[in-house]
Amino acid sequence: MRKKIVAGNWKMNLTSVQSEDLVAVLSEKLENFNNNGKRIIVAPTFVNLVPVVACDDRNAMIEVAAQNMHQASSGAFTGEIAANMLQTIGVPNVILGHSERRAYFGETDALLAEKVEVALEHNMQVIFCFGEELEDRKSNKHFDVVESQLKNALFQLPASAWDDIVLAYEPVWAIGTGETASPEQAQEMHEFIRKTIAEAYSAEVADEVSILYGGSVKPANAKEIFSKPDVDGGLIGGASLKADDFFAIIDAM
Ligand SMILES: O=C[C@H](O)COP(=O)(O)O
Repeated sequence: MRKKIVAGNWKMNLTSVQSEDLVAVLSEKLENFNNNGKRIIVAPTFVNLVPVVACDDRNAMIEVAAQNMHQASSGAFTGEIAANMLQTIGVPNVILGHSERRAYFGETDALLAEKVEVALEHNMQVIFCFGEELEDRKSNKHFDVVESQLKNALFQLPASAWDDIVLAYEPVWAIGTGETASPEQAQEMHEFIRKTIAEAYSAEVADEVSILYGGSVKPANAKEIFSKPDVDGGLIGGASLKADDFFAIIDAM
């Protein structure tokens, strides 16, 4: 059965001390919390992965993800990090395809297809982000855009690879804007994503994949969004930087 997941993408925020403090407070809150098998993931910046993994060793309830990785295994790629480097410091998950990587660092579907394959070859789990821009939605192209993002970056994978893929639908117009997709808009798109995967693979594959929603999820709107049948959790940006808010969102699921 597919898992419920709440993941916090810390983006380029928090110093090492702040990262450790946040994990410590979260761990304390989670200590007596019955999480019913939900996965809780945090994604610090590269330099804060090691201290957060060390905190995580003390509290197995919180998993760690990187926010990106390079597709090559080593070489002259100044400023980049390879999958085996993440794996050897105990980071089993990686976020790929975030809209900020696509918009500011020119990441294309073709590049992402490569990164996904490399991450899977290193036995990492991928949280794959995608979603339409405001213009796409206004011109009623949002389903086409999402379908092509999935097709171009993921549909080359064999069905067995989907055990290690988590999807995060993030409409770009809802990221960090305070404007969120309505629960109905989220459900409509998640249902479409599942149908698209079922057509490309099988109903079993589609049914097993966790599909997270991301874009201005807050304690106040989380419960309603998570109540939708095809929404399996959230990828949280701003609200994951505050222990109380992130915990409230975990609790809302
Ligand atoms: O990765 C997370 C998303 O970009 C959502 O960010 P946000 O919750 O700040 O809108």
